[in-house]
Amino acid sequence: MELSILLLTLISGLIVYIFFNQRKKSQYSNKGIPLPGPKPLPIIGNLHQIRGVPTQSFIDRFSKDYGPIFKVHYGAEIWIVLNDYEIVRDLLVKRGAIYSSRPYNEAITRIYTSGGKAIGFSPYGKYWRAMRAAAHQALTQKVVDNDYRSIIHTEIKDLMIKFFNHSSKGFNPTDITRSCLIDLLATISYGQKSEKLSQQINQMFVGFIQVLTPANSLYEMFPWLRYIPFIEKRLYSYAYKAKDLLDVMVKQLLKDLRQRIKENGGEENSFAAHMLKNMNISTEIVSKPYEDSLENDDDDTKKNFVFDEVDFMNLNNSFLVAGTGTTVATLRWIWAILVNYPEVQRKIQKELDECLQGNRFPTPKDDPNLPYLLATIKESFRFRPATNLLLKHSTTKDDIYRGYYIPAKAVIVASFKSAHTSEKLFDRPNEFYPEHYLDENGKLKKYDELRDPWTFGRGRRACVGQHLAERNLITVVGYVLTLFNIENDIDPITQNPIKLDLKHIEGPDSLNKPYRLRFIPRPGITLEKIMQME
Ligand code: HEM
Repeated sequence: MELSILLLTLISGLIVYIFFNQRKKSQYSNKGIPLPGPKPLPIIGNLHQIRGVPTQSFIDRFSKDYGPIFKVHYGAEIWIVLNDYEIVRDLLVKRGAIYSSRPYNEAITRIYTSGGKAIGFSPYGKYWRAMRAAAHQALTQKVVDNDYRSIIHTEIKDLMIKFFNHSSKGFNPTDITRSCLIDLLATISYGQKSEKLSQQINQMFVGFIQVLTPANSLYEMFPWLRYIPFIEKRLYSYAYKAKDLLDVMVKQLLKDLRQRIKENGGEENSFAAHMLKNMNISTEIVSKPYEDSLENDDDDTKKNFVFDEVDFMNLNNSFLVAGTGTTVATLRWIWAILVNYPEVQRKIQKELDECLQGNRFPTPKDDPNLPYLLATIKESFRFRPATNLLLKHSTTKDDIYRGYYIPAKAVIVASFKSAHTSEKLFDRPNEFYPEHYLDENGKLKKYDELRDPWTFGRGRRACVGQHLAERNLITVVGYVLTLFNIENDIDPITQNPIKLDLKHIEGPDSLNKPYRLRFIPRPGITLEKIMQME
């Protein structure tokens, strides 16, 4: 970039900063007290202290100085960090009408989701409600356990065969587990799976993760960049590329789906087929999430919601995007926990053997007889969640909380670690102890708003795929422990077990760390037997 342009942008940035800062000060003086937080520098805010992606350790460090609710400036963007479960509940649940939007982000909102046309990234309002209602219908406990049961069984049984084929030595189950979940979720959402589609989805994920990376939020951090001519296409080339990949894939999927429905007369049970058969999907772009959100939500006579093709495919796609990485990360933790707690494996196996007599796989109907398995999964969510942070929320209007002024359009970063590690809520917060979720008769405890895992979020934006996610996890863990004992890999030189350290399997770079396990078939388990088991 030429020096003159650089200088001009820095000076205009400084002017914009001073202007906004003045305005904010006058707002603060009328409303509540400003939130505590580190003093921001001009233009960069607290970026020099945050250094990249916000992590739980950064949040804990700042909480020590500024308390459980504080403010940081991510460049020009104001982030309000909630690091206490009562505060998270007060704001996300009790004041859900104000705290349930998503922040606008150039790469995600404008480019990748064509203006927020995707359930996970749309602003709170009429558009999001329509998407949420459609997604909810496809993901109730009943639909998951009836309509998707055979898809889940087929894909996870297939995964078991792959585990069996690797059972002679230690291996990293992450990639084949991800492929299994992609096939499972692609069959549920789009009604098809194939090796080619799986490759496309993997590429799509790579693009999506890049779009999601907070470090790429350049326009939000430095809004004055918008005024530099010709820079946008270069700054956001990765987002346009990711969107192109997505478009090619979903257009083909939609074409295939229409063809199949024409050919088989609508027998298909996928979510996409169900939507296409029951809804009028416009080929013109009709919905506009931001404008729809401003409409009066209660006045349904004003405009009945019409889905267009982008809404339709983005909704289907969000199941894959939201359901794959989260479930794979959770399973990585579950295997690591189980290999460190062999006595938990034995207890689950005892329960499974009594229930199944060793000749079939568990089904959803077996849940009441498998409380220890179910409690183990809940406890894994509590003890080692895939992440401690929810997707970013945003406020729809100004608010005062505990005397503090919280502005509209602030980014809300909510951590739920404080709930999971609370001595008030749990007998042994720092231990893996499935009994946290069992009553005195060994039955699964009823839902408890504070103690149940917060991993799926709370309030209006909480995970809509929770039933499917839990069913997938119960099925994978139930099938694995019916067939295998999970053991550490063995060092070929010393012949000693290579322990998986439960402190170091977390964080975004965890996938690069060595992670190997052995899935040893239990007595009497052969490939033929697995093939026959239903
Ligand atoms: C272990 C697996 C999963 C975990 C830990 C998980 C967790 C989460 C979390 C933390 C959120 C954000 C909540 C918030 O912002 O307050 C979320 C949102 C979402 N999840 Fe999941 N999820 C999982 C699996 C799934 C699956 C299988 C699906 C669908 C098939 C799914 C669909 C969604 C969608 C669509 C949203 C956006 C909801 C909205 O903005 O209204 N998730 N999930």
